[in-house]
Amino acid sequence: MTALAFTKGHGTENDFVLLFDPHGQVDLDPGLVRYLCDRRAGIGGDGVIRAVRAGGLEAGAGLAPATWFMDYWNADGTTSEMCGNGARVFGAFLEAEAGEELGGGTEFATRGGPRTVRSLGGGRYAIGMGAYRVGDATDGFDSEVAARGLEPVRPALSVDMGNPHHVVALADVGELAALDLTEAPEVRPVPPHGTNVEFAVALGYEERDGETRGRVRMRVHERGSGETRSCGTGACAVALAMRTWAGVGAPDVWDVEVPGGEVTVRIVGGTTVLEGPAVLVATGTVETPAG
Ligand SMILES: N[C@@H](CCC[C@H](N)C(=O)O)C(=O)O
Repeated sequence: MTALAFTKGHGTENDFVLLFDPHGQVDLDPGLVRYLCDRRAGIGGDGVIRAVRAGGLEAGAGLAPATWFMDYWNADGTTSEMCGNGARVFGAFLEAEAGEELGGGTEFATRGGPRTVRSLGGGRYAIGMGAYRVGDATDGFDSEVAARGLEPVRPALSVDMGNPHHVVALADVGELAALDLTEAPEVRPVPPHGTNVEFAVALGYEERDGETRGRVRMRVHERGSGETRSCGTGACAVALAMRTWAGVGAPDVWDVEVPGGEVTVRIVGGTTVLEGPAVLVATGTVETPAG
């Protein structure tokens, strides 16, 4: 048994076990991730985030050694290119553990490429989410999704946020509530690397702070974690799909309601910015099984 220091945190209730490992000394593997994320036998979380400096990574060549890398793992022990809510919690974790000053916006590395984190004060963070790509579809759809509790099969739009997403528009909040996401939705064509599936209901537009904002409510089934209470990359994918479907004149700012709270997505040219809270809940040590 080895004692491992951890922090537990969440962003709109998308929750993570965080490990501070600047020199790359923690031997993180799928088995250890599954153990840490186990809600009965471990700590519990939708994923694990390890904060490691590029200098402590074999794959860190090409990055300045002091650059922070967000090593993100899903609860099932797979890795992902990017996690938006995780990035905000990662920012709060870097402030707490490394004394990082994030007021000016700090670049960090992910498997999906460089991203930025900026503290907005009051426990809120803005993430520069990098480039996106909305599926090539003249009628707004490029795929189909089948899910339990939803009849018939629905058209969907793929959005690449560094990690893969498929967004489905539902008619009303009743349809959203009736969904059973205990099983993964089926997506056609089958995405080669799996996907995260968002179901979204448009709730209208409002004027606030001199800008037009869209409002939308979503639920998500995440690749590697199942249904979660929020997904930051998913919220960006939903905002982009909504704007695509709404056409000319649609807002660039979307308030996205998720089961665990609310985040805001700003579409800025070919990139998005995700704003929302991050909370560090607890710290401790966990005995990890040998091997
Ligand atoms: N919850 C995250 C996304 C985490 C990764 C995802 N499950 C995947 O496999 O791509 C977010 O907030 O973006």
